Amino acid sequence: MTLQLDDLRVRRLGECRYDSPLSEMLTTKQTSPHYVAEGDRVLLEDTVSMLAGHDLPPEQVPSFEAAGPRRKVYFDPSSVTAGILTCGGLCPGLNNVIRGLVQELAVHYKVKRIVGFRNGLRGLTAEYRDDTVELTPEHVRDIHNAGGTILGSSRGNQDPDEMVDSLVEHGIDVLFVIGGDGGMRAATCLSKAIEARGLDIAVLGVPKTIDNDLPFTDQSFGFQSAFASAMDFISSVSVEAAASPNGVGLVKLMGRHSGFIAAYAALAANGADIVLIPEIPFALDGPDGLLAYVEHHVREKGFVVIVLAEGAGQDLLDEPGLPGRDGLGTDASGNVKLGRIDDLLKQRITDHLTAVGLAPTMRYIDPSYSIRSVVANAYDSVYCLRLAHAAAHAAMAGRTEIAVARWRRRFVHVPLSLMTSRRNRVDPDGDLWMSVLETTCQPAEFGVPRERRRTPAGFC
Ligand SMILES: Nc1ncnc2c1ncn2[C@@H]1O[C@H](COP(=O)(O)OP(=O)(O)OP(=O)(O)O)[C@@H](O)[C@H]1O
Ligand SMILES: O=P(O)(O)OC[C@H]1O[C@](O)(CO)[C@@H](O)[C@@H]1O
Ligand SMILES: [Mg+2]
Repeated sequence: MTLQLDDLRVRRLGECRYDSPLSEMLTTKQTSPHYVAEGDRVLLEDTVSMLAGHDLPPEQVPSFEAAGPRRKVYFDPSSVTAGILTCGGLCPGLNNVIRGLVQELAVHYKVKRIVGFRNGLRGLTAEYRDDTVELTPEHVRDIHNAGGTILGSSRGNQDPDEMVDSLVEHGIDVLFVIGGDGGMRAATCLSKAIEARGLDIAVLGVPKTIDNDLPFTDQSFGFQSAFASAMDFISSVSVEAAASPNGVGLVKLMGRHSGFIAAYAALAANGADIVLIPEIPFALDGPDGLLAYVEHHVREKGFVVIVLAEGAGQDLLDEPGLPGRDGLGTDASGNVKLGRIDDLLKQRITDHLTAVGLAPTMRYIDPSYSIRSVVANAYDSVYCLRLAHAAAHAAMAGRTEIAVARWRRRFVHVPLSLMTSRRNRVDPDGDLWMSVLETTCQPAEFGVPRERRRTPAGFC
């Protein structure tokens, strides 16, 4: 799919007629290497060859609307009621985003009221809509010192019209949905239902996921804190494996469809011998298969350290006699439940090494929930705060059906339709995976039959 400038256009509720409380700060601002002025745009692509490929004048090249404060805003700030909710799996930095939103909206825009809906979209159902939290700067002052989310989160589908009724009942003018791909789809659904009823409510997404699988965002917030935490578990397992006879260290990390956490944590720990991710199929058996490589490694080095993303090798579970991934069903939000590739690997590696006289000492850790419940690190704290600022500005300027994101280090507005149009995945031909191969020295593939080979990745 080739993107055109029109695909990147942002929906607005209407003309901005009110002076922004930040307008004075903006009077002399111009685009610079560190600032994108109102009206200027941020390029989608960043290589000479990609730009040349368009053969278009600069103003027609695909580009995003820059985020940031506007001199004029759409809503009269003093009459605005804002709503905030967090949905999906936990992620470091959720509280930081909530805090940033509340502070920006209350202190600078002096909005009338900020309502927190509890437990994700469930908080917008008729049953739970009155169980809200009044969010004030005092209330959120210290929340960034804790992981999780003070608002709670949930999975599960809700009726869009029922949710719009809740927004109307609370007099919400702008709603911030802090969520992953599902949350962004839900926000889209809500926007459409709001538009169908002719209501003047802005819906803004703040993309969140430790899987880093949302597109058009350099890295999602909390991802860095999560993989930094995962790094410690890889280091622990490496120490254990190295000190054990025929040690096999195995760390299973989250990553349903995208192996970013596994790849980054392995690079950060710089001690993994094998990284297995959903994007790259692998074979267990045969001279080029994973088991032969593990055996070779244990013979040569005495131990082996494997970092495994939970979504890796799911097709191996379809083999006869194994549990199979089909039939495991979905979670409440419709996400397919994964098969236990970690169990299969533990069993097959143990059987194989035992059969060749290298009975292993298995050191296995699954730190999944530990790494996503940590407090945001310093980098993510800043990132969350700046995303929150961008989201507050966008909402007050009447932007709707968009997410705020950092793209090539600039903050931009991304239409929700794009945010949900594809999944961000590790590109097997990209430089991240090349770094993983350079660091681990593992082969590019573990003997994968032709019919299971990966398909080449493409950019948007
Ligand atoms: N297509 C959709 N339409 C409407 N709502 C959706 C859709 N997909 C997901 N949702 C809702 O969005 C909420 C969050 O979705 P989900 O549980 O998949 O987490 P997520 O936002 O993808 O976060 P993460 O991937 O980080 O766990 C859920 O309440 C879910 O029902
Ligand atoms: O157990 P839960 O809360 O459903 O979350 C698990 C999933 O959430 C994520 O962290 C984000 O979608 C996935 O990596 C993981 O599969
Ligand atoms: Mg998701």
